This record gives sequence, C-alpha cells and structure tokens, in this order.
Amino acid sequence: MIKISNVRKSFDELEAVENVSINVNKGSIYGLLGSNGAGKTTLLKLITGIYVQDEGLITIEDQQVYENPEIKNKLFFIQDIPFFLPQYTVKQMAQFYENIYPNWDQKRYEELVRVFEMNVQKKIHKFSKGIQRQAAFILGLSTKPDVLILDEPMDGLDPVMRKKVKSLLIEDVADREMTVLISSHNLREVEDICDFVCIMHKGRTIIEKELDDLKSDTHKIQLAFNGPIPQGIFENIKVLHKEKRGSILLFILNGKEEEIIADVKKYNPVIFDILPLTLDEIFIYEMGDVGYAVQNILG
Ligand SMILES: Nc1ncnc2c1ncn2[C@@H]1O[C@H](COP(=O)(O)OP(=O)(O)OP(=O)(O)O)[C@@H](O)[C@H]1O
Repeated sequence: MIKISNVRKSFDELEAVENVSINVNKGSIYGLLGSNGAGKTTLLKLITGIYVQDEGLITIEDQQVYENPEIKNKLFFIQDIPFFLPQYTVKQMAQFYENIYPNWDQKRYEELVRVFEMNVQKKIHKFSKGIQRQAAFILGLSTKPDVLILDEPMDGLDPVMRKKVKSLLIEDVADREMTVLISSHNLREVEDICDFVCIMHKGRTIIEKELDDLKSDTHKIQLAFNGPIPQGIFENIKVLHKEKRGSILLFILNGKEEEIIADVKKYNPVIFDILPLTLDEIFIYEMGDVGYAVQNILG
C-alpha cells in the first residue's frame, strides 16, 4: 500500500531521513516510533507530499504522491498541530473538505459530531488543544480516507477520548480496510492498536517488524547449573543480553521457543524458567547500544 524505498531528506547539512525503506500493508495500523528528532515527522511529510525527497521512491498504491491530487484525495494527514483555516468553525471546515474530498460522507460526519458532542458553530481556534484534535478526527474520518496519517495523535486527549479515538480507528480499519500510519514517541500509547512497528533513531530505521513476531521471537530465560555454565549452550541462538544474578543466569534470547527449550535441556539445568517479556523490555534489548533512545521512546 505505502512503499518507501531508500528515501533520503536533508535540511542544509542535517540528514533528517537517511536511506529509509518501509512497507505499510493495506488495512494495517503501523506504528512509527522513535526518539525526539528521529525523523518521524519529516518522513510523514514526505509520505503526504508536503516535502519532496532528495533521493528514493515513495508510492501509495504504486503511484507517487508528490504533486498527485488523485492520491492526495485518498489520504488524510492529521499533523501534530492540526490544520484548520483561520477563524473557521467545524461546520465551515466540513463544508471546505466536502468540496475537496470526493468521498466526503455527510452522514458519518453528523454521526461523529454526535459521538464527540462537538459544537460545530464555534470557531475552532477558541477550542482547547484536545477539542481541536477531536475536531480534526471528526473531519479526517468523514473524508473516508484510504490512508490516515497521524502525527502524535493522542497528544492532548484525555484517556476517555483516547479510547474513543482508538476504537473509531479500529472500526474503519475493520469495516473498509483503511490503512493507518501513526507516529508517536510513546510505545505504550500505541502498542495496543498497532500490528506493525518501526523504530527510527537519528534518521534511520532500527527495527521494522510485525508486533506478534517481535513478541513470539524474544524470550527471557532464567537458568542455574550445578557447576559452571556449560560450554556450547546457546551456540546457535542469538543472545541479546546475558547477566548473572547470584547463582542465577538471565538470558534474553532471540529465536524459536522450542529450539531454546531443546538446547537448554541438553545441559540438565537445576533451574530453568521462561519468563514473559514486556514490549518495553523487548525494545530495550533489541536496540541494545541505542538504549538511551529507547528510554525516551518508552517515556
Ligand atoms: N523544516 C526543517 N528545517 C530544518 N531542519 C528540520 C526541518 N524539519 C525537521 N528538521 C530537523 O530534522 C530532524 C528530524 O526532525 P523531525 O521533526 O522529523 O523529527 P521527529 O522524529 O518528528 O521528532 P519529534 O518526535 O521531536 O517531533 C531534526 O533534527 C529537526 O531539527
């Protein structure tokens, strides 16, 4: 659906996006995560055709986005500071979008106005930050986009509204295979709705993986042996982290659970436990030497 291949974008000397390649499948909710200044917003502005890349290719449904009104009509971008025309009310913005977006759905708009209990007659700039964001969601979802792109979408929303917005997104993904790309600093905020995640750091992608794969491929193991650590253990398994806590050895391993169990059992441990890993821990260990960035992402 969205294909980004070897994309670069610099501002003067600074390379904000360095050789990034990612794929976002139709009907998925894709989380673009990363530390401050990682290049997330720049990448979203490239995808939505606000910026043009210095190198590489960006396509949505195999068509380039930049200066392509046909594709732009199928996507909606809610920026970190949502865009509204000055002095406009929600009703006026709705009329504006109705004229631009061919798929504008008036019935859906009225329904969403009811759900959010939105005052459509009030000038938007007089609303609080959170209500302005709600107005952006009402308008964005009423354009019935094939692709919805969200930059820090939950900023300023209270927990009830976050839940409401998440369930509306899931509804549109399930009903009509809308594709959603969400950028966020905060992994915990989006992990319950994303099926794919990508972590960016300093303009590059560090991990791009299906969330379930990430969870099922990483394991925390506690082990103890009568005597020293046997030679050869985990020779063919990727060890992300190893530490000793008294007589207990703690390993973070990347691999299939059955293979790990089979390997361990060859060495007759006196203690052997497989413990669940939180997503936070997975990211910390996977990213290893960029641990500082992970702390930021995990907030
Ligand atoms: N228009 C611009 N002109 C010059 N530099 C820019 C511009 N936009 C972004 N940058 C720089 O590019 C880098 C990436 O910025 P970007 O806003 O894409 O990061 P981000 O991951 O969205 O960060 P944050 O999470 O803090 O919003 C930063 O170093 C930023 O200062």
